[in-house]
Amino acid sequence: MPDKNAFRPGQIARLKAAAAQTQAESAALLSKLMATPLWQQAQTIATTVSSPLEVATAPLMAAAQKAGKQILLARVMPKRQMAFLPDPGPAGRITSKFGLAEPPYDATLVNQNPDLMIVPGIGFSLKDHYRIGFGGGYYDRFLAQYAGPTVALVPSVMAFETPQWPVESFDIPIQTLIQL
Ligand SMILES: Nc1nc2c(c(=O)[nH]1)N(C=O)[C@@H](CNc1ccc(C(=O)N[C@@H](CCC(=O)O)C(=O)O)cc1)CN2
Ligand SMILES: Nc1ncnc2c1ncn2[C@@H]1O[C@H](COP(=O)(O)OP(=O)(O)OP(=O)(O)O)[C@@H](O)[C@H]1O
Repeated sequence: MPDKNAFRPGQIARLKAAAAQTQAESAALLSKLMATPLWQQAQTIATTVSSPLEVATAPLMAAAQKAGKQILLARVMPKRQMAFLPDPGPAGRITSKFGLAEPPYDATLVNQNPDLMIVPGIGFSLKDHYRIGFGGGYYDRFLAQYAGPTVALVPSVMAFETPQWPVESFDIPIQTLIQL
């Protein structure tokens, strides 16, 4: 099996070293996203609650709310599945065993078909739009059965000309990469 695990530790160290810069770049990435028809035409937008190493998603959620759009947040489910549920707001989220803030599960509220899916990652290839994430395979599985538009916000530390990790048969390219 190709070894993405060989790439992750060094890249996570780079993300830590660049964390302040990634946070500083978040506003410009959000502005560029908001200028796209993808954003403007989406009524429901799926994202995650970001960690300090990732592009900040709180401003994105605030902008969506202000524009009358609904934010759906990922919740990790058994068998490496994800469910997307409406954001209950900071006070309504619960922290998973992985330390991620997530909406509580409610089968009646699940929406697996948002108008726009914002996909997190730790590295993106500008040439072919492949991504690598933290390694759970959650998005690879989810995107295999999601037909809607996908976008990733790519801070400079996550941008690579070509994949510096092995691309595998199940990896699904992201349709739109937003860069500075
Ligand atoms: N902010 C944010 N939320 C997100 C993601 C993300 O990349 N960023 N995800 C993107 O996919 C999903 C969660 N991804 C995860 C990826 C890896 C592990 C993980 O490796 N957990 C264990 C090991 C688990 C195991 O191997 O059994 C660990 O931390 O040790 C957990 C969650 C959904 N939410
Ligand atoms: N569609 C799929 N069906 C079954 N298993 C899959 C699928 N996609 C990925 N996997 C498995 O998931 C594991 C993790 O995949 P990978 O290393 O690409 O994660 P990642 O994309 O970095 O993580 P994430 O998507 O959670 O951010 C791999 O061992 C892979 O075999």
